[in-house]
Amino acid sequence: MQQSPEHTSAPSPEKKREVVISVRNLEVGFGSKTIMKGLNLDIYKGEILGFVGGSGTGKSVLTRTILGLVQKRAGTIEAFGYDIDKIPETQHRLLERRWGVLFQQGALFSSLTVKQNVQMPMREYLKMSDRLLDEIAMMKIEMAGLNPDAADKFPSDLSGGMIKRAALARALALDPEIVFLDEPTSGLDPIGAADFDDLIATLQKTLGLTVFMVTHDLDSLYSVCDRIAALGNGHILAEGPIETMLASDDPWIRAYFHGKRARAVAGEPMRAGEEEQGKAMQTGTER
Ligand SMILES: Nc1ncnc2c1ncn2[C@@H]1O[C@H](COP(=O)(O)OP(=O)(O)OP(=O)(O)O)[C@@H](O)[C@H]1O
Repeated sequence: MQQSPEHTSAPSPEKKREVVISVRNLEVGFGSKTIMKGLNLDIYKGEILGFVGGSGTGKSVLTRTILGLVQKRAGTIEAFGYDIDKIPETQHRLLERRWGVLFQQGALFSSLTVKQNVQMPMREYLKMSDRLLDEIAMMKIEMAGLNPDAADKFPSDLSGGMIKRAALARALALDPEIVFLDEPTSGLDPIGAADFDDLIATLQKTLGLTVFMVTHDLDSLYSVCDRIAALGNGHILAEGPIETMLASDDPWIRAYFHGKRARAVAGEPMRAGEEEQGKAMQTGTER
């Protein structure tokens, strides 16, 4: 199924904004399974874009495809104006320095301390003295809201919230322009999740960061996201500010934003049968 014209990610002329990542007609699949087809998405400079979709629809796969970790079957991906398929490996390495990633569960190296984890990308991409590596790592650890004494702890000694912050410190290691966060508040209690949202919003404002955040957390979507894009049936069902989501007629989006666990908002209540219809659409597309 192709996207309708209003979901083609083309910014209207009156609000032309700098695009950091541009995805066009993307097709990704594994074996006989197609995960996405004809997917278009732009991520604008300085925004926090929340990315939602039912379990297994392909949110992580899209993130990993943008990062070059999953091969696409068709389509183009531009990062910072460069078609990632048309640049040499050396330039791709330079692009990789311009983004940071927080994977689901943090993906920290268990045998390394927090400080050593944060230093990993710096050691890989930059040449600097151990003293400078230490200073910068401590700065990132602090920026991520951790106490300095967390630096010498191992991941197994950290709480879930601390692991997320340590992973964020590592994502910030190379002073990225954009960070990809895969479910950053999952597993955190509501207070920890709200604190993490505040941290993301502060970093966006103070560093001018662009944030792409895969999330199931409605509170994050309401409180920190400038725009939201919803994935379903292999393409973007709708994108825009929260008001666009609340006004959408798409069954999955209605089930998500107006369903039982949705916030009490001034939106239309669910119509009979819609919740079941939305649930039925939760899984990814199989072609
Ligand atoms: N390497 C792979 N090989 C085969 N199938 C894969 C691979 N990676 C992901 N998939 C499949 O792609 C689909 C999308 O997975 P993905 O992890 O992107 O979903 P998601 O939307 O992030 O889900 P969740 O919200 O549960 O994390 C799933 O059916 C998954 O099994």
